[in-house]
Amino acid sequence: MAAEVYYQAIGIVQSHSHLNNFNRHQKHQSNIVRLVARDFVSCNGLSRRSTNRSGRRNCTVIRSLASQTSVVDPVLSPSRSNAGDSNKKSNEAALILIRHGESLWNEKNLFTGCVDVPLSKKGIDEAIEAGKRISSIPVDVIFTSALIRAQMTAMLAMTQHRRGKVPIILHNESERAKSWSQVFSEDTKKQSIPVIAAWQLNERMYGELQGLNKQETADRYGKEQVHEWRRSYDIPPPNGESLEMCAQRAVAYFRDQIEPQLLSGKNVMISAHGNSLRSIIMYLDKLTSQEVISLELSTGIPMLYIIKEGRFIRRGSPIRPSEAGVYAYTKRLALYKQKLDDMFQ
Ligand SMILES: O=C(O)[C@@H](CO)OP(=O)(O)O
Repeated sequence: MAAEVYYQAIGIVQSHSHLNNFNRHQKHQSNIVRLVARDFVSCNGLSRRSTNRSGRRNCTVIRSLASQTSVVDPVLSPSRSNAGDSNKKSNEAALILIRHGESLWNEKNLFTGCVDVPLSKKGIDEAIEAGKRISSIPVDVIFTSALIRAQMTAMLAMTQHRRGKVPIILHNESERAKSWSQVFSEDTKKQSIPVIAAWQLNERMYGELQGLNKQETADRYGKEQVHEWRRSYDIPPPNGESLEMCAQRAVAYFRDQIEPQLLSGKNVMISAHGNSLRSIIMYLDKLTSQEVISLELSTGIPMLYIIKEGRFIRRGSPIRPSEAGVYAYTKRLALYKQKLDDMFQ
């Protein structure tokens, strides 16, 4: 089975044995069973507004000035972060990986790499659809590449999230940017999701192929040569990055900045690119340099991992927001969805 198909197919697997185990060991057994049963017959609204409380303005300003933060920056202070719905002591977390929706250059079949091209109309629709699929999965912090197609995808997807928190891009590139983007309400911060943009998650740099048509390049240099440039692990395109080189920065960033968030119980979404995500998946799934050759990621398809006791467990791609199996993976996922269902019934 092609890797792409395999990665999507495993998301559909409804794990009854998993659910049974889960039910045996949880206190909220009857609630969970009810939740699952209800999920089979209902598909609740996908986007709801959250309530936003105001008040206590004076105290808030003083606390914010003292804390000197913009939105909560979990990278700087993961253990003190209060931005999300996470229980700080948890050793479980969810990780959503999403390759950006189709870009205007994907549509034209051009090598894109680090050229900063926006989404096509189809890509916008894909991002919204992806958002629906993950609309009941908790997200405490979002990492995107520095490229607009990944950022558009993350933002469009989050418009569909049932929790209704507002994703806010952190600007820490200069003291002024940091200071000018401060938020002076603790309540507002709690209703926000920090979005961290990192160049290390960018698409691999495609060198002198950037802007060339993929088909014409194959006609000119031969199919095998172009396939080697596009999918081999360690052969770079002319003056560009191989997957191995891309992995050196993307996986290092994941290990240094993202993994600590997950291990502290934060639920993370990463919106990035075909090759930066292939390198991260290679790391998570311990794929060999041979196995990664056949790993293809579709645009706009979210993939779910669960982090449990320091281990990454691939859970495929949620198909619908109400897909019961997804919420049986961990107690936290089930309770989170139940809370949303209760809030919006
Ligand atoms: O053009 C690119 O930047 C990438 C991803 O779209 O192409 P490829 O599929 O060759 O890795």
